[in-house]
Amino acid sequence: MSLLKVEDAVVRFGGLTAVDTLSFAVEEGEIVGLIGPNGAGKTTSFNMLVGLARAAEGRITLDGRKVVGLRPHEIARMGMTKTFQNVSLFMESSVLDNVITGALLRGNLASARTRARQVLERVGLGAVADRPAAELSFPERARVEIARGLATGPKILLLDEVMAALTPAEMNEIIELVRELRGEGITFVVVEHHMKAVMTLSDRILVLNFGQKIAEGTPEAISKDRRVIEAYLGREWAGEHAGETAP
Ligand SMILES: Nc1ncnc2c1ncn2[C@@H]1O[C@H](COP(=O)(O)OP(=O)(O)OP(=O)(O)O)[C@@H](O)[C@H]1O
Repeated sequence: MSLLKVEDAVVRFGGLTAVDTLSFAVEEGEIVGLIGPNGAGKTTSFNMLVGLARAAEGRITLDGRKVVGLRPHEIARMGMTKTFQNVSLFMESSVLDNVITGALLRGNLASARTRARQVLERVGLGAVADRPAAELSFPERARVEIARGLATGPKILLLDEVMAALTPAEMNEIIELVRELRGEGITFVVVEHHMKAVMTLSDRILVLNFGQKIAEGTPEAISKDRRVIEAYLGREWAGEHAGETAP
């Protein structure tokens, strides 16, 4: 049984169909990339999975249990949560307090504080736990976002552009961290505009365009897929990066 299964899901905003009869599955231990042009429906798909946008049609199951209709905290308790696009930390709060907000899902304040410290140690931010989030560098902020997600105790963590403001070297460090966390039993779905990063990190890639899945496959296959090149990557990319999927 797949960890996450989405079947014919539809999300509408008035007359606009942002997610259109979308079906895919994610197996335990996978890192799956979700790519597509601006407005393709990536963030809406994530919001639908975690209960922030309502699927008007279709079925979504996590570990075989129905997700549609549940509230975000109920879905998070089942083990699926997401980070927020463009890193949305409480800047005046401490790094620790930011992560406690995630950990409170699983316990009282005292246990959440202990758990948040453990998670911060795990992502390499133990030394800055008591600093205001505003003082952190962009790569540190990306780690706090991941830590906040981890603090909820996820089986599957959806990363929404956590690498957006990073240099290639900083991205590689985050890629390394995500791979280690996968080794520790967490499954990931990753939205990222930086192609090299998402292709390096992902086992498998789903491509969205106008809310529909237009392709699915290994990074290598996706980078050569004619529909994907036309809808998203562009001919220039295909020419420059022919055969290349890693930095
Ligand atoms: N709350 C909303 N109300 C109305 N329309 C929305 C809402 N959120 C998203 N949309 C629309 O739904 C479509 C999908 O948007 P979404 O943000 O999911 O795309 P995306 O692939 O994440 O884009 P980006 O790469 O720019 O983040 C777009 O046409 C967008 O304008």
